[in-house]
Amino acid sequence: MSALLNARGLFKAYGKIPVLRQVDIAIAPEEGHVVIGPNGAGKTTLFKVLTGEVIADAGQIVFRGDDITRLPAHARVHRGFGRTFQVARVFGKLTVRDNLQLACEARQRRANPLAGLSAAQARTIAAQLDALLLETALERQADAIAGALAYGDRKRLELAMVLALDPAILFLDEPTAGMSAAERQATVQLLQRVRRERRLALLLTEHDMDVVFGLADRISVLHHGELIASGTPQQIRDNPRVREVYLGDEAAHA
Ligand SMILES: Nc1ncnc2c1ncn2[C@@H]1O[C@H](COP(=O)(O)OP(=O)(O)OP(=O)(O)O)[C@@H](O)[C@H]1O
Repeated sequence: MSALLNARGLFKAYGKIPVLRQVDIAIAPEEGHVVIGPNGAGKTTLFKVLTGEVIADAGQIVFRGDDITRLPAHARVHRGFGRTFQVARVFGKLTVRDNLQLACEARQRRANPLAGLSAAQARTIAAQLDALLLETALERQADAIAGALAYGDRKRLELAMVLALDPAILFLDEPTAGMSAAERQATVQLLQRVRRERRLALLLTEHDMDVVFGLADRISVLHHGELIASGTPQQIRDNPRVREVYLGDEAAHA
């Protein structure tokens, strides 16, 4: 199957210090792909380069057959990118419902951002909003102020807002950071269900090995900005170099 997203030879330096060195990564449609590596390996930088927050110094990124290497982040969102952050980005003073209303309106206004909404579009938004509340189990919190939500609920709201834009690929930067074991497990289940039902590709960074092995069809390993391995979870578990620099004995028992 041809790749949904195919990046080749990505290079990025901050000043004179290279942070990504000739990184290749390919994501198939509907694939769950996890990038792992020690702190400072370049995972977040790789995310930023792929999503367009930072433009690579060299290399090429192709999405659905189009070269998007130099497109800014918002243009990549228009083409089907969705992204969540380590610290959830929601409008803290608005209710859950109003946050989702804004996200659903943004999708409806994509073709013409300045046009008013028709009655038919308003009905579509209301239906989408209810479906998103259900999908992310936020119905009971619909009228709560987003800034007062519990941590896991806030992360689910951020996910719902990204899903409102109907992405083809979701980028999740440490989606379970700061969560309890129970919240992590619930997040993995939610992401698996959303991915299956929406036929989404996922690309995530993660430190928790239960989450990594719970969501990955393939894993890529970064070390000092270099991709040292990419393969199935079993191939990564069995890779001596990966065990040496990152997994240690942990994965053997995962
Ligand atoms: N804007 C920046 N300017 C200069 N150096 C940076 C910048 N962003 C990141 N770095 C450096 O680049 C290297 C890679 O950082 P990055 O955040 O991509 O790593 P990471 O693998 O995501 O780490 P972590 O697991 O701790 O989040 C680090 O040495 C970091 O200090």
